[in-house]
Amino acid sequence: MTAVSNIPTAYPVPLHWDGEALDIIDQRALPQAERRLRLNTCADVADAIRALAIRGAPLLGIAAAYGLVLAAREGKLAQGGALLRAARPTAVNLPRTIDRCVAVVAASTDSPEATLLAEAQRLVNVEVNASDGITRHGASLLACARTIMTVCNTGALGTGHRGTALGIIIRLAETGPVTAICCETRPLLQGARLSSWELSRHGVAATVIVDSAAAALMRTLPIDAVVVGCDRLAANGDLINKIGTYGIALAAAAHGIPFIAAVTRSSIDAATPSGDDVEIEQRDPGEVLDLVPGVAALPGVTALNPAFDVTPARLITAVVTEAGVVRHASDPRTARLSETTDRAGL
Ligand SMILES: CSC[C@@H](O)[C@@H](O)C(=O)COP(=O)(O)O
Repeated sequence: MTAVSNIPTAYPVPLHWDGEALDIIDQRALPQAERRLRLNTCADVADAIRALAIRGAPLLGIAAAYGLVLAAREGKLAQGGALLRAARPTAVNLPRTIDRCVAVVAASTDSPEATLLAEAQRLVNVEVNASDGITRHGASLLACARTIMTVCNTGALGTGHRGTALGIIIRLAETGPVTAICCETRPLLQGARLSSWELSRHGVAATVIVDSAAAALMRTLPIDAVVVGCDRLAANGDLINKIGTYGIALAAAAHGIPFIAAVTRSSIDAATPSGDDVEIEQRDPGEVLDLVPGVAALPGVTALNPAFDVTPARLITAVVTEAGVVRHASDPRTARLSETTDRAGL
């Protein structure tokens, strides 16, 4: 990105407009390789989004804005918008950015390409400020927490700046030792691959667990809080996030562990009444079956591969946005947020 502020270089820059094309880190190759791709067309951007080379709700919005710059250059703005919109259905950032870009072009007297480039840059700055605000408010809310569970990847790779949930953990680690329990996040392992990579760049202790160990470890480890990101927050407060989040929220409630949602305002969707009204992306069954050689070839065996789930608002202790923290008034777990423990990591 062009205008990332003076944060430490340990934060990766997942995409950047090089003046002609979109230069990205191919997130599929991490952590083994820091491979970069140059996306020259809007179709390239849509493909990269579909394939999860670019991912994370705020970054999807930014990528879509640059994708539209390329579409405008190709003279195919409407087709480009449709292509990007269809790339992934669940994060509200994608359609929101496309709708806004179309409206901004309609209202501008400049060329569509120049207008969209300025709009993409504005969106980068919005997300930079969102990351700054969320991590500041979140680190203050969780000042007493030392062992924190998280899901998927919600760091710089998903936002372009400090991040949301992972950014809070990294910021908290600036004040004392912190251990991040990273759910591996099947089937594409964003937690095991990407969050552990980001945390190690910052020197923050990361413990990767299989997703199915989350509840069991809440019984046995001193987990102070769970912090997750968001692809869409519905009007009733339901949280739509990476598959597995709902189960972890249920387990956290059963164990009295605070469950915090870190949500950029760009992912809040007041026009959608509840989580039940959100389209959940269903991905290729091969992403599940191909992990075990031979399974896909067995007769009669298939897979379900929903990429996201809905966590009802009642399971969420607090929502952190760049504007501040909203606590669930009747959630007794809010008291635990101000408990000081003497536990330093595991
Ligand atoms: C700050 S990123 C927030 C969410 O987009 C994140 O929690 C998530 O679920 C990402 O899913 P992904 O499928 O990797 O795009």
